Amino acid sequence: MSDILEIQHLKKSFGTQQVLKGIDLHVPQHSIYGFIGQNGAGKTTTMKMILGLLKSDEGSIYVCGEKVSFGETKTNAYIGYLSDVPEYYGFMNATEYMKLCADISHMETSASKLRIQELLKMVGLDAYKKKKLKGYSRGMKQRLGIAQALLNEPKLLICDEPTSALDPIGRKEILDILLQVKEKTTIILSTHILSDVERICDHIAILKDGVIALHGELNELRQAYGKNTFMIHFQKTDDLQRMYKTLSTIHDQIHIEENQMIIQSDTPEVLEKQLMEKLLEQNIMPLNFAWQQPSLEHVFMEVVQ
Ligand SMILES: Nc1ncnc2c1ncn2[C@@H]1O[C@H](COP(=O)(O)OP(=O)(O)OP(=O)(O)O)[C@@H](O)[C@H]1O
Repeated sequence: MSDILEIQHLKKSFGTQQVLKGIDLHVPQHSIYGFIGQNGAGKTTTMKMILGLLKSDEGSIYVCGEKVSFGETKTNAYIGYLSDVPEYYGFMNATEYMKLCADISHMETSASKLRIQELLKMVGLDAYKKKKLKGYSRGMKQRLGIAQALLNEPKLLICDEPTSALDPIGRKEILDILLQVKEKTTIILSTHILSDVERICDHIAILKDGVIALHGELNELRQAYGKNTFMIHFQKTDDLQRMYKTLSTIHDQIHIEENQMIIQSDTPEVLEKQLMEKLLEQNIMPLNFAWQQPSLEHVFMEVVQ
């Protein structure tokens, strides 16, 4: 089995608002899958249906090859879930909380004790395991959320906007932990923060107007969308200005970002030759001169606009 999660033609309306108009999704094993959409696109609605907490109008969902049924928790045995702002009993410490979760899921005591220790260490909370949870920062609460979600060794870890409430350091910590976890589980990262996706995801799907507007391997999508973009990084602003003066008479798709010039063309071979000629003519040695990998933001804007 290569797909951990398969969604087929999923539809959902709330009253007259059709949020999902028939989405299809295949999440391969051991991928970190970025599920991207603007606020209100329907990401949480999709996650709730994967967890069997919300009834779909049409379509099917399979987790590890088993069909998800609304109101049943059978397939949730394969899933760990992390919400954007996890809530805890503030009077407990991390070890007590993890033990409670292990007891609820009927884990054997000696096995759970070891696993709890391992997980708290993995998320960097070993030194704080006796501290009351009401004293935890948001980042610490999120790290504990990951440890708890991994307790039952899930095949699929669903993270619904896990970094949205965190500062840059907290975000980096969470993303680094998710990267570590990738060896053992498949991860869906539902988010609108493109830089997070760019940092850790290998596959993406963009949800837009109730359908999957784009999906696939991030590197392949970048290449497909970035074929005709060339970037020149200049040593001096003067060099950039001289080149701009020459090129702007023959190209209209030139963007300037600090000392960089980004040029798009429908005829890349011609552009490449022209650029080399002009640089030589002007006697300019650039710092860098290359076909550009477009950012995910670039891909996203092309799809969304
Ligand atoms: N129970 C509900 N009743 C009515 N409308 C709902 C319900 N749940 C969600 N919606 C609507 O469905 C749309 C999608 O909501 P959802 O929470 O799935 O979006 P999202 O992509 O997760 O957004 P965000 O990034 O803001 O969390 C929104 O317009 C929301 O108002």
